[in-house]
Amino acid sequence: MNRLAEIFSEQGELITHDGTYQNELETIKVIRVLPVHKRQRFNRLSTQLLEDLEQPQDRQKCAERSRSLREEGNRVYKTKSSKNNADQAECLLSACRLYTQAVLEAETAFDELCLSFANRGMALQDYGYYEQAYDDCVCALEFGYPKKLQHKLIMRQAHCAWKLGDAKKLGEHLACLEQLQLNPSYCQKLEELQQQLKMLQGSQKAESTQELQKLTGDTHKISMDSSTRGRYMIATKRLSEGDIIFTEQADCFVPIEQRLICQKCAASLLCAPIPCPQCHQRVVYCSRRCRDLHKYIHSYECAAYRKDLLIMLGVSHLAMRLLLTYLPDWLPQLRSASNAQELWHRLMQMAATDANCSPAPQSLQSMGMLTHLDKLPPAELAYHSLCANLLQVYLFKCTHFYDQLSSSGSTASLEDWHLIVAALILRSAGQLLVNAHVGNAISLCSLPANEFPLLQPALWQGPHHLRRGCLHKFAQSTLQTAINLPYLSLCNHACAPSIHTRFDGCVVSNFATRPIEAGEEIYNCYTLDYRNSMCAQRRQQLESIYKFTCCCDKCLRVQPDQDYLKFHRYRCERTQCGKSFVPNQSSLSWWLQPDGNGGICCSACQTPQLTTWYDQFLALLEHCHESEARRNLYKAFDNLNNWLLDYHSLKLSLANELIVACFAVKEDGVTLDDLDYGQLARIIDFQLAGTAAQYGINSLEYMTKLTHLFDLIAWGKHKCSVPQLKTMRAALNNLPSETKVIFVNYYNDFIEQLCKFD
Ligand SMILES: C[S@@+](CC[C@H](N)C(=O)[O-])C[C@H]1O[C@@H](n2cnc3c(N)ncnc32)[C@H](O)[C@@H]1O
Repeated sequence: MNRLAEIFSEQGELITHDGTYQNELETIKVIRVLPVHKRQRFNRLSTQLLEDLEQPQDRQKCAERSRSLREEGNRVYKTKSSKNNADQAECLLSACRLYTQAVLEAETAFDELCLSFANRGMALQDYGYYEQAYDDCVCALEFGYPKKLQHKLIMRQAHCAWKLGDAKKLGEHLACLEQLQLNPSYCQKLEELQQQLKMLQGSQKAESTQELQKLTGDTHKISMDSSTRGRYMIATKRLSEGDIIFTEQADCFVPIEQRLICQKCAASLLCAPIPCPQCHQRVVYCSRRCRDLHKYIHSYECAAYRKDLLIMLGVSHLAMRLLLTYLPDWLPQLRSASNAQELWHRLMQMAATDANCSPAPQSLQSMGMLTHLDKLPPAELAYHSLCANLLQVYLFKCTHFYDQLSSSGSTASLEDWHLIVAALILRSAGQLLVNAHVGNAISLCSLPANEFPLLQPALWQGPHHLRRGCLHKFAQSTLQTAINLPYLSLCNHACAPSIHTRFDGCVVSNFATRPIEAGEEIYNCYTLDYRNSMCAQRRQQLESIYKFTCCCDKCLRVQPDQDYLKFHRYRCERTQCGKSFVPNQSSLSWWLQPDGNGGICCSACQTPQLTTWYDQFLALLEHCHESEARRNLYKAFDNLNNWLLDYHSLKLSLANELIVACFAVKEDGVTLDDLDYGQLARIIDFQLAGTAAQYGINSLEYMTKLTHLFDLIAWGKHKCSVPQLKTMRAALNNLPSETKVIFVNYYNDFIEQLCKFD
């Protein structure tokens, strides 16, 4: 990162902006029309940086690391025959995990890569992940699996095809095997599968055609205001709380902080990640299908991943992805433009037509998104321009992206295209600064970045079926994607939003958070909402990033912070006072500050608060493994009620620490008794009610807190009534599909039958 900052600083000194902003093309021109000596220096700096960032692969080392992991996997795999069913599942998953590491480490050592895929396919098949096992066989063949052993893989593919009920594929693989000389045991397997094929063919049903979800219904329309509010969304009929308003599937997203999620569909729970072997384990896919669908985009990003360039460039990475995705579609319409000016003019015309055609393709919706680049401070504008320029140089020097521009029949010169490519990246970056969204998902707590949740042997008893008591491991929601959703971006901001957005990978559904009348505006919230932030804090963010002053109902109230401060009320420790108070704003979260108790004072009598109750609580937490300390801890938790009012954020945070600590000591082998479980259930209930007040019961935050209660129920240590149970089951429908499967399986495996007899 320092290297990038150095280069940008030196490049920044070479260019002089006159301070006026016209558009992205003119801004980029300033860089590209420097006097010759400056221009040469400027370009050398970009080229040098791209060369310096190259990280060569040591194929031999990759092969050694991969082989050793695969051999370890083989050792583990072989022990399965001596195990009972449960241990066998654990052993298979351990092997899958090791083979996965071997697949990742192999990189371009293809001899090793194909063997690791083949072995992982075998373990995945035994475990019951047939789709992934099938894909692994194809990958092994693709990367050069030895010809004389290929019949093994074809047999495995046939087996998986049978398990997946795919008669067509099964038939093809069997036809291929019938041509080969097989040993008796393989001949027998072949006969068995031939029988299965006959049965499968007999029972084939007509394939159901999947209905595509409607992007927009008749719930709303887009209106336009000539003021700074611009376009906005209004309801066209009365909507009830929970009604779906619209769904949108993003064409473009990028993983945040280079998370290893599927680059095509944003699936985050992978059991058989398929990496790109070229870019140092930076990019993975959940399936071959996703890998193939993303091949075109990745062909232009691969070298940048290999150099670790993209992680340095923040929003410009997503901006480049928009360019890579959309520019090829626009080329036919740009053919007649003979210079940069004409190209830009044509592109801006296309962006403007979007407003009149509904619904426009996502490419044009994206082109038409609002930007505030004209209002950016000069240093920020210069930074984004340099990022755009660097990516343009990268695309030209390190990829074949420009081939399609020259072969498109365009009469514009190469220099014109340099300008346009950089200007489009700058434009998208500017748009994304005010329009990009961040997608979240439930994730496994404290898992290293290169590990995969579905491959943790201690957690699973079968594919997508957790072991009893393991759901709380998913008590975490994480930001996963920076995602472009141009339709959702048409919603203006209010601090109490009327929509709730649910991310399911790159499919995003928006629901009414409360009843919305016909004709009422539908609002999103760009910041933390009014319950989770101070008005001044939001205002500052909205003014600096989004360039407007919020005048929503919540901000215009006499006491705009009343809902947030509800989570920060104390009772004064001085007996003579005993009043409830909210401390000074700067010390609202004093316990998170590095100097610890920087001191809060009662705002009524100015008495400094000793907060010994807090220190006592933390001291007891340290001894949570001792039964006596836990009893005192529950009392100390109740004692907090004297000083922390309502759903105080500190009390909610301490509730969480207590719950997490008790679950951790149980995992370490400490026996909790009925009193422990009773107290824990009570504290979890408090936490759930507080989380519902802060974030709502449809939030992922709420779902993650529910995991602890589900585990108590699954252990038979807590019972709840049938209506409560029904509510919890219904809440699972709010989950993204990949976690919903896991939570619903858990509910069916461990909870439903326990509570039937209530
Ligand atoms: C994500 S866009 C929303 C759609 C935008 N109105 C448009 O025409 O494309 C965000 C921008 O809309 C404007 N905006 C959003 N909410 C607003 C509000 N409550 N009051 C005034 N302007 C708002 C601001 O210019 C903000 O930067």
